[in-house]
Amino acid sequence: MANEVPALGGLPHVLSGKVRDLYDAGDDRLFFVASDRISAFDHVLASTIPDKGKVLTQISLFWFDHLREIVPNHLITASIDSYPPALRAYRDQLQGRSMLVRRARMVPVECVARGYLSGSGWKDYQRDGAVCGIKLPAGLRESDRLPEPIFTPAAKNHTGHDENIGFDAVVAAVGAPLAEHLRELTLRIYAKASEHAESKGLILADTKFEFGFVPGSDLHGTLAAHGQAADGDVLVLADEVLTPDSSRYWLASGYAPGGAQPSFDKQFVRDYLLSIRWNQQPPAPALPDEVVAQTRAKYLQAFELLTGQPLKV
Ligand SMILES: CCOC(=O)Cn1cc(-c2ncnc(N)c2C#N)cn1
Repeated sequence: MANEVPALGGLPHVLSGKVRDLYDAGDDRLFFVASDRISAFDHVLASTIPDKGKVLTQISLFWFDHLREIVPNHLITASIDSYPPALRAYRDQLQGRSMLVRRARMVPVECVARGYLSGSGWKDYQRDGAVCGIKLPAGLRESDRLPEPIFTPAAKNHTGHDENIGFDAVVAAVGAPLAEHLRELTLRIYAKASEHAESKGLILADTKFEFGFVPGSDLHGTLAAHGQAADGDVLVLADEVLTPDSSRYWLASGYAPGGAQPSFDKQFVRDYLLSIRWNQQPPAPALPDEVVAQTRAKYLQAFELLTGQPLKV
């Protein structure tokens, strides 16, 4: 079937997620554009949130830099002047919400770290007293902080919810050495990120990372120490990183375990959708201007809290 999403500046469209569009930039490079689309209850809504794509892109760029001593990443550049010339004609459309990245051989596992019991982790705990085969103490409440952060991988499911899997399934998929490296690296990144978030008054309850391998020579030789594969490829952090779309952020001042916590960024949207008793079937409804404005303000606030800077819009 012909690709419905047009090419961008001659770059063929590769795929689209709920929020981001991915293009082939040639020479083993990919190009991400983050839209202002917002999803809730697994549906992309009819309304967009102005500047949301810029916030998410800039948060990923902030974390790529903040984590650079721990893990290399797939970023080439987010500067339009360094993009392929044909893209520069789209400066206004791309400014602040796009990035050129290295094409990686992606690891087929969603690497999730959880410091708190929420979402599918809470559901699995209620059923099994464990998450991804990791036994947890009895009597934990929803949103309780875990005794220590845990690695709770998921199988990539491009249509619906990712399925939580055990560590043995990761070993089966990628082998024990890489599985252990992914677990250690995921938890190390989570520890550094959650410490930073807490210093800014935010709880990073959980987050999902995606990793991939790029040729070692592509990374200016600066990273031989990190996850070097036998064939010289280097493991890099890819996809979006520690954004409100890939993570659960809660306001520490309002934290109250024993139930679901308000989502830092999407609570206004969720409350509105619950208030109109939407049956969560398409077409997803539009949002009132006030909810759009409040949600935009939350994204700008998230960026400012995490980075200490106001977003340049
Ligand atoms: C558009 C929304 O979906 C995704 O981004 C998921 N995805 C990532 C890749 C990928 N593939 C090769 N190299 C990379 N550097 C990446 C990255 N990031 C493919 N799908």
